[in-house]
Amino acid sequence: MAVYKALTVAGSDSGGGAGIQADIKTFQELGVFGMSVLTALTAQNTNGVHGVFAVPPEFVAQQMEAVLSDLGTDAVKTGMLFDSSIIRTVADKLKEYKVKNYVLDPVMIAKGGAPLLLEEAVAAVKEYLLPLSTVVTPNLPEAEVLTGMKRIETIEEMKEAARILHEGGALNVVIKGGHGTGPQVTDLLYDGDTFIEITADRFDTPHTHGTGCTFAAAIAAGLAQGMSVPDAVKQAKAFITAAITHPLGIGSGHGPTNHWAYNRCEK
Ligand SMILES: Nc1ncnc2c1ncn2[C@@H]1O[C@H](COP(=O)(O)OP(=O)(O)O)[C@@H](O)[C@H]1O
Ligand SMILES: Cc1ncc(COP(=O)(O)O)c(N)n1
Repeated sequence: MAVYKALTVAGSDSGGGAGIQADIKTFQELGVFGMSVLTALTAQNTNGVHGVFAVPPEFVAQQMEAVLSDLGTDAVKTGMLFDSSIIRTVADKLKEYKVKNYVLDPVMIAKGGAPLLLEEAVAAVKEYLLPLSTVVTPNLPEAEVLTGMKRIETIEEMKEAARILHEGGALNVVIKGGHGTGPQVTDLLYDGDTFIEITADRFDTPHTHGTGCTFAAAIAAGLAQGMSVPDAVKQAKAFITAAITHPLGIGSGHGPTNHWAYNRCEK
């Protein structure tokens, strides 16, 4: 039996709904062996981020070295990277180990409003990570920050943002539509040539903590198993739609999604 592996480089969410914990659960559900490099610890629950403890870049490098020099990986997903020194460290290791199948989730702000990426680090994401990425997965506010566009709401504006990020070096761009309005949520995939709209009904729920992390981890899991980018993105959309539409209802705030729904709940 072939064993496919995926590595997440991200922050820990003590509440278990986002970050490293969401990624590992997603890898496991999609049949991929999950590994993790921690960039920061957060004291976090469904009400928000109560504290952040960044890991020194030297120790981020040591973790990446340990995993990549021994186990290797079929895909890497990055999430919360916090500051520019961690970003440079991660970029150096991705290059050193010639990582293929790199999914960049440019996590900036938690749903409760806490910054998970310092402002000084935005330029480093564009300079060091975007050109290495197989797929970049910004939500609408992140796409605005990365492109400098004032407003991204319509499909035409999403297409323009995707073009800019593709020119910035990403091989494929997925602009996620979760922060939009309307009865449907459309994610737009662009490979530099063709646009594919992937749409689902918008589910009315406050329990969307960790949706972006889960979606990007699911893309990485698909790529690790040798899927094409469009197939991996479509599978990821089905995975996150199932996770959102079968909420667990735990915690008193913005609760986590249901990572076992895709495999174990009625569609
Ligand atoms: N209310 C919702 N109903 C259905 N799908 C959603 C909903 N909110 C987000 N999604 C999906 O979840 C994924 C993450 O989207 P988004 O919320 O935009 O990202 P982020 O978590 O990074 O802010 C996307 O695939 C998006 O289409
Ligand atoms: C450690 C960590 N990483 C990422 C997120 C973003 O979560 P979301 O996927 O809801 O944007 C988070 N809240 N905490």
